[in-house]
Amino acid sequence: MAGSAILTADAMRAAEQAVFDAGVEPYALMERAGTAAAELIWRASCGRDMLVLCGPGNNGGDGYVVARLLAARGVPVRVAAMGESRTESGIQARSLWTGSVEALADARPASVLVDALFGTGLARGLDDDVAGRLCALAERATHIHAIDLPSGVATDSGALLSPVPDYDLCIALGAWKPAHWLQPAAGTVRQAVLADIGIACDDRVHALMPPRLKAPGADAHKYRRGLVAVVGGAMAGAGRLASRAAAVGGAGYVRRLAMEADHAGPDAIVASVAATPDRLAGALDDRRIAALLVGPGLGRDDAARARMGIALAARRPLVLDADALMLLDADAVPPGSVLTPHDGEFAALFGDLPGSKIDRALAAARRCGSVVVAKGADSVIAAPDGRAAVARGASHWLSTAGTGDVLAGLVAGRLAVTGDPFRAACEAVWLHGEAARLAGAAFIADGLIGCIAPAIAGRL
Ligand SMILES: NC(=O)C1=CN([C@@H]2O[C@H](COP(=O)(O)OP(=O)(O)OC[C@H]3O[C@@H](n4cnc5c(N)ncnc54)[C@H](O)[C@@H]3O)[C@@H](O)[C@H]2O)[C@@H](O)CC1
Ligand SMILES: Nc1ncnc2c1ncn2[C@@H]1O[C@H](COP(=O)(O)OP(=O)(O)O)[C@@H](O)[C@H]1O
Ligand SMILES: [K+]
Repeated sequence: MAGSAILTADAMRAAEQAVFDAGVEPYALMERAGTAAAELIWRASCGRDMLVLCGPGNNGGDGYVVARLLAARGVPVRVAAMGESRTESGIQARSLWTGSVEALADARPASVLVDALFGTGLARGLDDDVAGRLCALAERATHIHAIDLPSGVATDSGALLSPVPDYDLCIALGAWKPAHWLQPAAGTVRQAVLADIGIACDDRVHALMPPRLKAPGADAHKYRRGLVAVVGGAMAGAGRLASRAAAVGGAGYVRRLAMEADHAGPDAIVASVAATPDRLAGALDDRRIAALLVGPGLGRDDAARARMGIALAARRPLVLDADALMLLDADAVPPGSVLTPHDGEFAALFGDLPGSKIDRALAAARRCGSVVVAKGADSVIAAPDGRAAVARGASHWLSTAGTGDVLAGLVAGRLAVTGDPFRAACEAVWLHGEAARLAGAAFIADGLIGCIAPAIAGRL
């Protein structure tokens, strides 16, 4: 996972301190950061006239380095500052900038705007006049770049603390921060790029990377590839979507245990009626079941509760979604399961937890000893051992009914194949996002399933 670590502001400061302790001068690190950022901005802005906004801290220091290096390449650069530099490295960077420094309030617009006002040191929202000036200058620019972070976003939670313009490029320095991945901050940036400045990072929390998948081997047969059972309920369509996703997602065999007979395909999925508790318990008494999905279309009445109880008692590897998450108590989740809540289901199950979405997902995973996939426009996959992967950039066309059932089926399919809940959830979330990308615009959940196979093919 090299290069994909996501660090909070405190963790970033500790990682930087380790570099200083190893003998690197603080200003040398700022030069590295500024050099990396200048190179990326140079490539993106083709020598157009540029205004660099510099804040009072080290983010502003990076801005002075960028301005100096790009001016040396012949770019017409101006600098506007928000007061004096207050850090040693920032003061040094400013002293090496030989051009003039305008006051932010008087700064004239330019084609390229570089925001080096605040980074990980932002303590509160920008004052109204500063935020207003930033947004007004951004409106007049054709290219808007953020050094490390858009000024005004909370590094650790991704909240917007003051009005934030839309950026074309954000250059993350040294490591990703949660705000690069979590909404709403992630939504203010069209492209985020990581600049390596030689910082070693703990990557227990990391960006979700494309998985490496394997085609079935010569010794594969349907049960060895994995048997998925899907407990159907009152709304049969949800179970059908999940079953199809599990099948194309890699399971060798999918069995759908429906409440009543229906002959909706595909024929490759074995549908049987298991409406009574005895029939369901009997169908689930099969050690070959490598993943058991409960929740999509289950219902929330007594019958649904009874079916869920039978599924839990089967002691097979569980994927719990939708209604199952509304019926269950967090303390009753069998450890080792995978849970796929959206925000509402998450709140119903775990209450109002503090911290960022990453913190909340990790706390929930720890509490129930299971992998938790906290879904949304950003999705966090958290494991009870403290690992978490964060996905961003999924198509917003996914906000349509049934795509969660598809994800739950995919998780079950990958769990049957891999036997590893965290890995299965990561693979499923990535494939789901990739299938949505391939599906393009205006798809519905049925069409999304058709794009899972090409998404898999791209990772073999
Ligand atoms: N530590 C280092 O040597 C390095 C840091 N780097 C850069 O340094 C940044 C972090 O630097 P800092 O910790 O100095 O933090 P910032 O530059 O983000 O800002 C901190 C300063 O702004 C003040 N401040 C915070 N919120 C404010 C607000 N809303 N209005 C007015 N003032 C406010 C703080 O009191 C502090 O003086 C990173 O984002 C990155 O850009 C890079 O240069 C790499 C090396
Ligand atoms: N705006 C969005 N951008 C990207 N992905 C989204 C967005 N809204 C929802 N999703 C994804 O779509 C799926 C919706 O799941 P869910 O809310 O359970 O829907 P349903 O219950 O109708 O199947 C989740 O995987 C979620 O991460
Ligand atoms: K910034």
